[in-house]
Amino acid sequence: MTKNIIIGTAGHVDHGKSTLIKALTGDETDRLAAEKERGISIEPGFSHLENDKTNSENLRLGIVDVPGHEKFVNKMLAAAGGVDLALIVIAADEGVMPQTLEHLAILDLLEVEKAIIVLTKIELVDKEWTDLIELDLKDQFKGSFAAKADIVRVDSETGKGIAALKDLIIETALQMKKRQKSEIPYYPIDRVFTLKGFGTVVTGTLFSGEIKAGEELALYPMEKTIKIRSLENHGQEVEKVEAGSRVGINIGGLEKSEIEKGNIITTPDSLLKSKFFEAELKILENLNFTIKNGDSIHFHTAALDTTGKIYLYNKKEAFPGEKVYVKLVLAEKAALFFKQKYIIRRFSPMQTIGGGEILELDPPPRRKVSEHKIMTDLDNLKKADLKEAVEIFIRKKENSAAEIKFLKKKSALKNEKLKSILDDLVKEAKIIELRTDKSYIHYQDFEKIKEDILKIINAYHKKFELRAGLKKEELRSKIDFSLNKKEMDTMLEILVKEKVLKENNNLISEFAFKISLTKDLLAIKNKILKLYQKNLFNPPAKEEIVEQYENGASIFNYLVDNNYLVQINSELYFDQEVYSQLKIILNNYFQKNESLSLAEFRDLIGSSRRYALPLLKKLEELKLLKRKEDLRYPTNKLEKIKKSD
Ligand SMILES: Nc1nc2c(ncn2[C@@H]2O[C@H](COP(=O)(O)OP(=O)(O)OP(=O)(O)O)[C@@H](O)[C@H]2O)c(=O)[nH]1
Repeated sequence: MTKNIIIGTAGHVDHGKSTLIKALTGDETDRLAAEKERGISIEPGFSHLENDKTNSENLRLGIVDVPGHEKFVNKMLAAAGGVDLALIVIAADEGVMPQTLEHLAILDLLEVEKAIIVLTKIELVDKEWTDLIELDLKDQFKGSFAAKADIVRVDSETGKGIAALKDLIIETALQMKKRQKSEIPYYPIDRVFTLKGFGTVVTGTLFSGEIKAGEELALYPMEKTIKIRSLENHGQEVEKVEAGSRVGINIGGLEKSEIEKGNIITTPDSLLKSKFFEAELKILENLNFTIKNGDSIHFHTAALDTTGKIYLYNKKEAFPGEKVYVKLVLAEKAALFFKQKYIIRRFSPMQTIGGGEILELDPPPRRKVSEHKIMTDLDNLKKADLKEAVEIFIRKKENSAAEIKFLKKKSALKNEKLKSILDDLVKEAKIIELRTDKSYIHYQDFEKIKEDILKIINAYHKKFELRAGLKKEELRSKIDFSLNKKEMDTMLEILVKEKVLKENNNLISEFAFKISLTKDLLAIKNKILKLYQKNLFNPPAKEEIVEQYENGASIFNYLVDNNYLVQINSELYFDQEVYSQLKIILNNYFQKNESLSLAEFRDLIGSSRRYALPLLKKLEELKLLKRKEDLRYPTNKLEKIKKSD
């Protein structure tokens, strides 16, 4: 198993970052003519470190060498996002300078795992001076992630201390965490160019997951399908690359002009694209200005460098050293992931303001929500691990079930990982699966819907004392939560199982609900039933009954809901027992006859065409009879009835 670690330089201009990388690897990272001419780095340079130890331990160390000039902090930022181990370079003759501290603050905000402090140019000064510089830097680095970092003294021109530094880098890398490769690939592009004979080539650091040659992935935020033609890592063509590698990709299907720095390569349909998100913002302590609601900013994350505006919650102004929750509105759509680190810089003059973690991607409109609630929500997300976050995403859907497609994008998780989290949440009774592998609701919402359903049903029972219950569809349209038909079915199934509700004849009632007829109503009911029983296949019309008796409509519904009467069409009803007889009559008939005409049927049941035709239609609908031209024939279903009888 290979462990991939990205080493990144950091430090003030001219403090010896590129010279140090050359001394460590033999590679010249300042390759642009302008860089050579001016003696400064403009674009990040890339290399890798190898020796016997890395080969035997399967350690792959990629190197990103960043520019130190204050004008190019944006370029430093584009490369720093993927760094695991920072080499903070300080020239012994100058000591800590402004960009040393700005880079340190950025690495701190990006939560880079580890740092080694390298004091360069030691041959230019005497030892006592270097001791003083070291004391000063320890003082200035207090409270940062590099406060306890190892400090190494080197001179890259003479090679002094380089071998020891190389050993320390390898030892440190061996002890560091391996990146998760089980996540979806997240590959921010930091360079695009055309290579003669190859076509479009991009480079970047693979933040997570793995990429294989030949696979089809997507370019975000445009969501264009791309083909991974070939992959290159540490100067060699490879079949597969894992998280934490510097990777060159030869892309099929797109021109150089269709790709921009900061675009992301990932699995299709896996990320949310949005201009809006909510985040935690840690404001640097040593700023000489405050942040105001609506300030314009430069936004940096991974290799993306864009502009936007910042909105504060609950306040008009935020101060240096404060930690606040903010909403950011970008100038363009970006494809980000939950808990991704970002940095913002002042619009003008450019200066790092702070940064933190992205918490809510594409937040819902917040007009009706109190700012206090938003802050509590964001606080919960900040503290949440992935499982808790998925639970929060489901709970926050509030008015509808959370689809798995939505959860996948919201969490940027691979299918299998998300499914196992959802299964765990179901087992812990935190969420309920309403459609298998498709949609979920939070238990809190389940309770709310249950309450709502009971309220609607009880009101219905009160209003229609003689009705057995409500139709599912009617109930679904009345609840204050948007569920589709299948989701509502599952919801009702659970409530029936819990003995909260019961279902009878497709009608939903409260579990304990029973119709009790008064003596008068009972007498009317019996009278009506008798009429139907007496008239066999020539029953009275519904309208007639409804008009004739007091409470006729209610009692009629009662007789239908409770299966005393069987409905044939809107006007025609038969007594249940009479209707059951029909099947026996038909079975007997087909023992002696092959087919049945309308006239024969009419005579068979002693009725008229007016009743016989709708009845035949109903029997066809129930697939008890089938029709061929003008004749009806028995189906297997009717035969079965015969056998079971
Ligand atoms: N004597 C001595 N000179 C050094 C050492 N490291 C760098 N230099 C010199 O310092 C100058 C700047 O070095 P670079 O490596 O270009 O500095 P950098 O930090 O990469 O500069 P930027 O990337 O532009 O920020 C060069 O002239 C180097 O030759 C060192 O350890 N000893």
